[in-house]
This record gives sequence, structure tokens and C-alpha cells, in this order.
Amino acid sequence: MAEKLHPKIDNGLPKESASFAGGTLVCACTSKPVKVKVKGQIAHNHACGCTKCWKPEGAIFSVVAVAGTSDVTVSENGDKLKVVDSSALIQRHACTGCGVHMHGPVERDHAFKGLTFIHPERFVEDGWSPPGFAAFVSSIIESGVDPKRMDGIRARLKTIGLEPYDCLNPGLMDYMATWTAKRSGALPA
Ligand SMILES: N[C@@H](CCC(=O)N[C@@H](CSCO)C(=O)NCC(=O)O)C(=O)O
Ligand SMILES: [Zn+2]
Ligand SMILES: [Zn+2]
Repeated sequence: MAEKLHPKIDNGLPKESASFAGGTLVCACTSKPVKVKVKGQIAHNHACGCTKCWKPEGAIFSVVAVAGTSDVTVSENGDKLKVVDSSALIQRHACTGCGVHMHGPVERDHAFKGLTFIHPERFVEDGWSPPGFAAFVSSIIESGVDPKRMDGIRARLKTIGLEPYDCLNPGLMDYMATWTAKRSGALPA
């Protein structure tokens, strides 16, 4: 049987719509849900195997993307949000009612400063840009996945169309390294 990875990718990738202009993320609470508005299309959507990103029940990967922090606004019931780990790069704001991570801005001096991580499956609307790769794949072992399943899981990701990487994809890794090199002076700013 095919490995189950995440409900939004197990049956093929969701379809992007050219008319998607942003939408509203809603948490899983049946009463007073937290709502977050996002302007415009999301970027760098990926399946993430790290232990820190929020995953729906039973999933071994999260689906996570970024938007510009200035395009992300908590619109309802923001008082229910609490930062999961204030020492982390991504300041993941989780709903204290249901546990869903609703937005995760990067505020520290870093290549990703000014971006906010979000989970597009929480959009009420369809049409958001689908995941393009799988990141931190080996990290699923840290959540308890049997290492013997890894070949099958990587093969399944490739079948779905998500190239598996054990960190981020080459484009984002190069972007971060370039930022670091410019900071150190190894490359001209
Ligand atoms: N093996 C660790 C990896 C955790 C990790 O570094 N996660 C990445 C990707 S999150 C979305 O792409 C990261 O950038 N984390 C920064 C942060 O969490 O603040 C594990 O699995 O825990
Ligand atoms: Zn909630
Ligand atoms: Zn992650």
C-alpha cells in the first residue's frame, strides 16, 4: 500500500488557480476560530518533515509555505494564539484551542526575515500554489517514523512530484548561503 504522507498530497497535488488572490486561514476550533487573512499568492510551498511544523492528525509531513509578513493579518480571535517556542527562528503562533499553527513570522536577522510561514490547507479558498518539493525528509525519523520506511516514503514523494531533500531545496539553500556570504563579506553586498 502507498505510504500516507499528508491528506492534501496523498491523492495528487492540489491545483493552482491564476485568480487566487489570497484568502483566509481558519483554525480547527468549532467555536471562535482564529482567522488570519493573507493577501496574494503564497510562495515556496513544500511538504516539510521537520518536528516543528504543525501537521494534521495522522500526517507525517506538514504542508507549509510563505507569504510576506506585511500581507498577513490576524483578523479574528487572535487572543487565542500563543507562540510555541520563542527561541525558534519561526515564531509559530498556535491556537491554544485546537493546536493549529496559524502564522509564523521570521523577525530575527536572517535571510527569511520579513516572511511568514503559513499552512495553506487552512485556507477556506482553493487555488493556492501547491507544494513544489519535500524538505527535511529525514527529520520524520525524529517523530518516530521507522527508518526502514524511508526508501518507500522518498519513492512515494517522487511519484507525487515532490523531489525529496533532507534540508530545503537547492534554490532556498543557495538563497540563504548568498545572504550569509554577503553578511560576512565573502561576496559583495
Ligand atoms: N531536524 C529538525 C529540523 C528542524 C528545522 O530546521 N526545520 C526547518 C524547516 S521548517 C519549514 O520549512 C526550519 O527552518 N526551522 C526553523 C524553525 O523551526 O524555527 C527537526 O525535525 O526538528
Ligand atoms: Zn483553534
Ligand atoms: Zn518544518
